[in-house]
Amino acid sequence: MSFKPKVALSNEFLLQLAKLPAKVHTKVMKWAIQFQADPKSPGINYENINGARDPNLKSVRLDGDWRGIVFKPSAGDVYVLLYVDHHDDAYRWAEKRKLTINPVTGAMQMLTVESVAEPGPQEAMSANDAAVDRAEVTPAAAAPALFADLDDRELMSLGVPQELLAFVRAIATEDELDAKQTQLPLEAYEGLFLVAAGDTVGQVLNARETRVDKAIDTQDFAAALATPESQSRFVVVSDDESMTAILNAPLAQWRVFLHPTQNKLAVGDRSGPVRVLGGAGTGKTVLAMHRARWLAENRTEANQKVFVTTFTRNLAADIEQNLRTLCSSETFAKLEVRNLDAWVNAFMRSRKLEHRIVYDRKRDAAYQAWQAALAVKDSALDLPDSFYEQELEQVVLAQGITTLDQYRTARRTGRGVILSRAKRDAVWPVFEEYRGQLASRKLKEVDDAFREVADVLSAEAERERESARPLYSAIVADETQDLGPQALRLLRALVPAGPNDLFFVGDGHQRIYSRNKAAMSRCGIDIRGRARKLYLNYRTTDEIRRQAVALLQGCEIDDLDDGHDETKRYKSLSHGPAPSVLSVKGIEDAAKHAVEFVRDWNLAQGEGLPLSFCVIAASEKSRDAMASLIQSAGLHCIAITAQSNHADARDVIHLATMHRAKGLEFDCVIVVAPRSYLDAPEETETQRKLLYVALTRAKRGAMLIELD
Ligand SMILES: Nc1ncnc2c1ncn2[C@@H]1O[C@H](COP(=O)(O)OP(=O)(O)OP(=O)(O)O)[C@@H](O)[C@H]1O
Repeated sequence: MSFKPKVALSNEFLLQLAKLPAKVHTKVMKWAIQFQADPKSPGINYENINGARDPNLKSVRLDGDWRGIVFKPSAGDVYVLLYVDHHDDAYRWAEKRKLTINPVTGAMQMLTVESVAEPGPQEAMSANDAAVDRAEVTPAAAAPALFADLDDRELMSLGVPQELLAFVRAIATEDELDAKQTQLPLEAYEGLFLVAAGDTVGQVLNARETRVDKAIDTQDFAAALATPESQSRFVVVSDDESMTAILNAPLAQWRVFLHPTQNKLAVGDRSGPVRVLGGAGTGKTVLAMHRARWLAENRTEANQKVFVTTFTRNLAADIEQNLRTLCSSETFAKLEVRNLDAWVNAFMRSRKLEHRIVYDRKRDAAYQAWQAALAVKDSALDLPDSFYEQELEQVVLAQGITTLDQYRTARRTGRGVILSRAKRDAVWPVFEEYRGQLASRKLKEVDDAFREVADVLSAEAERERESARPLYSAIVADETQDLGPQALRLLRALVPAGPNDLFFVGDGHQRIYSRNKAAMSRCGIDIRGRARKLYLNYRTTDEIRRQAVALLQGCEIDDLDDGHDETKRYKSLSHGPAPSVLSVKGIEDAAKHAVEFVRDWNLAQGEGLPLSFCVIAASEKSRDAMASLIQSAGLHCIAITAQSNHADARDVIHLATMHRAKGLEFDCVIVVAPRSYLDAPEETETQRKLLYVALTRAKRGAMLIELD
């Protein structure tokens, strides 16, 4: 019997491919497709590379002086396309590379030779020997090293390649670790910074759901390719169709190479609701999309769907668009992507519930209803109108309180003013009146709509128990931090409790609709044992990430449940200049600096791919003022509004409000905010979160302008 050889591509090969001139790109793609079909074809001449550290790396001629670098181990039928470049550059690249298998995790890892110590005694050790007296094999351990308490086997279990043990042992500070990040495999860097932040190796491995007790064959590259760590950088391609799809979108790495934690959470069964936290840019949306695809492909019957939801319409539209490219049409047909408000509106229409939903109490009929309600307030209490509005949102609507009795015993944590029973009795008529006024106008507050729809669904489920298959097999929710308690209760009511029922991703640092703070456990959602976190920011440089995180110092950040979240375990994979922070007197000055920033970045970019820019402002008014000033300086501007979709055009300056910029990304952003946004943290939590969201939209460069 003959088996087809295993052919894989590396993420670096695809990044290189994207840089090739168009004509060469097409030829290399054609060649790669043929290569995938038959890597043993006599037409492919594998040449040895003189001076290569790894004898398994070969060069192949692609076109003219373009060369491919292929990993072709002597044992096993494995071929990995690693790199493509001009002859000399490709050879130089290959001379410095080495592919090995981590003897503890079994992952295939690429090393750069500069980081690898000269072959020493430890390279000859077996994994089980690795824990022997370290002082004998790694003299560097004598230094006051950051990881002195870890033995070799522990370091390797975190992902450190055996060849880099001495390199890692020499690290004395977290800054040094960060400086060496690019020379370490992603899982090794992540594992090490988690330990430096205070986690034990056991905690890191548990959170990764990684077992390190299996015997590893360090020559079995076919088996090594199957680990989630290997799959974060190599993809096995088994047919022309998937090869063509990958080659056609070489920069859409998120579709193919998942972080090992994204990978583990995206596939496989979970016994109940899962909650995944992660700072901005850690790949939560990417994970949510891959999870939705897996659920649709594997756990969804023909007449069911996976409901993929989020808070805003624009984000739902972006997710839908991306899922269309990620999934086959058959799988896509099993997905329903919609923001929750739109879903509730459609549900109410389908059930002939004719109320309209109030989104803005300051307008039209809802305004009249609220004013009529305030007219019945007890003036003896001397409470301002703003108190009633906040009490309505944060207590009455959030908790779904519909009677005075419920209100008397309601939790009012964090509300500041203490209300005695007598005062609660005196306050309540305002809320009762408001609901009555809304009802007479056929209106409903959005939280009340969520609550009532949840009640309808629960009653239906009770009646139809066992007889009907639920409409949704599972729910996947993005931006969970912006879903309030009634929204979460509704999602809970939409699918029966059970395996794979609910999958939430979110980030408390990005809650910009503050009325929607919710604790999952108090909404019937039990995530115990299924709470996970993503730590690596794929979007933003570490310099911008640090600046954004610094803005939140002193703010209380929750974990979407009853606990706290933190930013100590959060790093970026790329680096660049630190963002500039300036303070200016007026919007004209702000626009002048913005124009200079754009020109400087464009100048530095030169002939490279044009950069995308976005000016992110606190309000529509300042967005439009910036637009007209920048436009008059000769740069073409386009506002991204609530109605308009985000276009990826690169020859214009985009402008958006902070709320609208949520979920988007650009090469560079210029954030313009009133100085008051940076007043005392305890008074500016929402504003600082808006700044955090805005700054973390940047991939490469950022400027923060404080406006007097
Ligand atoms: N495994 C991956 N490989 C490569 N790129 C990735 C990966 N995961 C995510 N990304 C990229 O990182 C960026 C951020 O991803 P994503 O939007 O999913 O993060 P997020 O955590 O939802 O961010 P935010 O909370 O800021 O909206 C995107 O450009 C995405 O394509």
